[in-house]
Amino acid sequence: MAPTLNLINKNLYQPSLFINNEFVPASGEDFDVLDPATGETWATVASATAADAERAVDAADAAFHGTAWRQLTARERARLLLEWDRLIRANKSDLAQLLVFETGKPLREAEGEVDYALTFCWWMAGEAERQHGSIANGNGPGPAANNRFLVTKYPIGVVATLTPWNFPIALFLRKAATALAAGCTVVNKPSPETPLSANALAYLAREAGFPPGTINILPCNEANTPLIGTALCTHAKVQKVSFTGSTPVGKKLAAQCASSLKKLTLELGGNGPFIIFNDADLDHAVAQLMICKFRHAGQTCVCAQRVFVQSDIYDRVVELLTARMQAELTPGHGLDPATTLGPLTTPRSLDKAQAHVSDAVSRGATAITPVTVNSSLSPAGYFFPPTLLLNASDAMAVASEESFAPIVSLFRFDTEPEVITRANNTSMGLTSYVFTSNADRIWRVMETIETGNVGINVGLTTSAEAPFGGWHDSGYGKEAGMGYGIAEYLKVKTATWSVNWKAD
Ligand SMILES: O=CCCC(=O)O
Repeated sequence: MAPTLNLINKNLYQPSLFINNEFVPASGEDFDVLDPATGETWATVASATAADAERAVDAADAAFHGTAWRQLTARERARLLLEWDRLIRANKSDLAQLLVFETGKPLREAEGEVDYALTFCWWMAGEAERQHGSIANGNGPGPAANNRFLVTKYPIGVVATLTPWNFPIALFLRKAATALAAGCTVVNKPSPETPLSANALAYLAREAGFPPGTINILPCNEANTPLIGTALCTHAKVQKVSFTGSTPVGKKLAAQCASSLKKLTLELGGNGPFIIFNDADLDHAVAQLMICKFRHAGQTCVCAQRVFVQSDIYDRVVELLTARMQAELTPGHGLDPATTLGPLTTPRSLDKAQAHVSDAVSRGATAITPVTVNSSLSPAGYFFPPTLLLNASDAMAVASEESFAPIVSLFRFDTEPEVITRANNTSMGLTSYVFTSNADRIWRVMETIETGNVGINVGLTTSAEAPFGGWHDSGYGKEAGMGYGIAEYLKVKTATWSVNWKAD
């Protein structure tokens, strides 16, 4: 029998819109949310329309200009974030359960996502108080020497956050906690696959004491998604958009934001090279590859996509990887404690994964599946068998597009200059990984690889304390880190003051 949702705190299940601190009906039709492990409906949610987006922006704008929010000091905003953090922590098992039903990921990973998400609340509470401006002397000749420059920072205003289905809690908090720390207000549009976890967080935000209008959530179905995206990206009252998702959608949103010159942060796709040199600790490299590749069944933007292995260790890496996959991967429903690999979140991901394997095999790769998917699992679930593609080559689709699936594509290389050229032969530039014990090589690779993030002998790099963001077609702007993430939500004013030095 398919598992059913069983929350301890029933208030966390809120299948409507959240505007002005109220759960309110939507103007659009209801839509079903499916459990990716069974394909069955587990929730029905009201869909927002563009008219609802208007209401949410009005609420966020009124809150931004209203005294209840504006008169709070940075320390008071930090206290609210810490209270939100406390409540999320107290409701962690329920939130993790919602994530399992929304995304399909195993419960342990879902709990890990909530823990990861909380680091953003905590970190941004600290960041809130440390956004100081500066005072500088004029050094120029003549009157400029009399000048003093006062640089002050202000929250940018209403922020629209458009969040993806792969980490619905972590990436919502990475954006919202930062915006709120800066003093902005938020309108969030979650993905159609994952509307409930955002509403659960909004419920807890109200409990934490955030004033009405500071956080607003617009769950919506697939059909209304582009309409709401457009409504938010073209709205005169929205000052900033932060989006995590695909590069094609990111480019469309950037074009929509252009007419009103909105500030934009884009965390887009990747095509992560994962390079294993022959002097690396191979057991460690393969253990890290397992984490990097099979976290959420390969559905992360920071996933290893092209695994480059030096030719003389290729067979050994395949052997180690096969053994680990057999020992560590158990596909199943996320609520089953034995499960370590969930299904894909959407049926279209399943089609893409199959197309990638077929394309690679037709171009000479060998596909092996060391772990089979238990036939007792629901055939309607979106399970894809973890697959190794041996002898992958640069002409295959897996060399140029993210698979977003548990497919490990193993490419051979011979020399360092060759692998760097091949790793950089992509329009993407999100995250790369290098495994070697040679310190000089670490510097050379770190400085020449064209990605915004580099993992050095580690397969998981994202964290609240480090700035994260891509280069090239992987987007622009940074999230998290000291000063970097919050700067995206602040506007800077420079006052120039000419001091008259002649005393009376
Ligand atoms: O999928 C993109 C983000 C994943 C992460 O923050 O680790």
